Amino acid sequence: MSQPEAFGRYRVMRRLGSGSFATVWLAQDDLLNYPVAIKVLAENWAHQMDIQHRFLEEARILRQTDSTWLVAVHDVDVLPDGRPYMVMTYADQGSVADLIHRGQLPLDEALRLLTEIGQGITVLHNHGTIHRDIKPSNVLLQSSPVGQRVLVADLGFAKSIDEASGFTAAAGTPGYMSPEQSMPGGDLDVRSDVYSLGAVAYELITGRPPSRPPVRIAPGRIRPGLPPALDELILSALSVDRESRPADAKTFTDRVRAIRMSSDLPQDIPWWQRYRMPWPRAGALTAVCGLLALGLTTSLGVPGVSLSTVRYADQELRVDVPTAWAREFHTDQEARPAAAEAGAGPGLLVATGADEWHNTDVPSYGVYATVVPGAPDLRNVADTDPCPKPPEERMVDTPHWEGGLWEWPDCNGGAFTAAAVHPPGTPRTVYLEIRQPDYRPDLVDKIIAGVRLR
Ligand SMILES: Nc1ncnc2c1ncn2[C@@H]1O[C@H](COP(=O)(O)OP(=O)(O)OP(=O)(O)O)[C@@H](O)[C@H]1O
Repeated sequence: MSQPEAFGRYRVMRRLGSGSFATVWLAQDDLLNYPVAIKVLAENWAHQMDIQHRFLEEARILRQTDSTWLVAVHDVDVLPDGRPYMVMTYADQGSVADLIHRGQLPLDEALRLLTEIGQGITVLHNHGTIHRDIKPSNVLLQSSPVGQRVLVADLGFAKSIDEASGFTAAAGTPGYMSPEQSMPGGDLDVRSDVYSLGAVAYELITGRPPSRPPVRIAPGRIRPGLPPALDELILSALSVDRESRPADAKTFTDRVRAIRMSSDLPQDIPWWQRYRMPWPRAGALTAVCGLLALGLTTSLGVPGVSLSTVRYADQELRVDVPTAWAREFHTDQEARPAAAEAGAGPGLLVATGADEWHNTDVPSYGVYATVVPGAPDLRNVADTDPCPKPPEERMVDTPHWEGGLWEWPDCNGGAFTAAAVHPPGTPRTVYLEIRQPDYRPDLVDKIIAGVRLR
């Protein structure tokens, strides 16, 4: 296909690739000065109503879900010759398939990617949609201020959960699709996507997709030294009997996250040796040197993000903070009213802007931590509505920390987390607030794992 000059106001730069139904182009939005990816339905399909309907349905689902973990659709239109096109976020770092082909991924990175893919599929399941074609080439990567972000793409086979429980034509990609998907008329539910998540997990960890079902070779036999819980989780997701799989993407993802946070995860090549992070921004390191000179502790590298350890002697508290956020700090920052009422003293704030901390309408990224007596429930410590929309709740249950956290993945253009965690059996709680430019639950988990109370 020859390269067109433009689609509407979008100037075409080059072809990104073609799939069975469409071609995707990199284009420039000259008005907003931003690159976009434009997917155009192929000419031979453009006049088939069912294919056109599916194409628009994909665009609608992506528009309605509007999630950090899914490719976003900004617009749709029709070319003069009748071919519809959708304008999407440009994923500038290729796909997870490309990444796997480059060589074995460090385990921590494989699990980080898996968690983010699981988050994307969870958003779809919550929306009432089954993806039906999860595979590494349909998971794209985009650079973000905190590293690399996963964008689940290609919902060309997606189906609403209600429709999928009736008659469904066979669809998916062999090697990744569940046994029930290969049976025409098979009655599907979200557990088909759980099977595909298991297949993607298998490939992320071993470098190769699983055999056809039933899968009998555990990933640990190909890559020795994996935590047994990871082998069990992946094999259970790949069960032929869907009753034996995790119930949905969220259950699967929560288990991956718990395994990633457990202290016995073998450490292999740190991923920061393979990928350069776009930070630190100018000024951040100077600020950290300032902190060190004031008696706070050393900085260290942690896979994925450069973290600095900051100690608050008054509260015998140590927190790891992304170095790029360590521009300003306070050791006397007032807790929010709910935490203060629960007995929190002044806390430690390390952030890009201390004055803006309590106003989530104004960007400021960093970590706030303070100690609260006893082991109060999160409800008694955190404010219920620092951000619009209700929070997503998740439990923390690791050898070092127990408790819960509330997350607002989309809080006025950033993400906000409030957590109340305490060491098992210890009546002292750490109340934390984390504000990020992009929602990265793996970073939240790292920060919590790095907290120490003396
Ligand atoms: N938003 C995007 N940003 C960057 N590249 C993209 C984007 N969307 C798709 N691509 C790339 O364009 C190519 C075609 O994508 P498309 O989704 O049409 O098909 P596919 O997934 O390769 O194949 P099929 O639809 O047959 O499974 C792929 O190489 C894909 O990685």
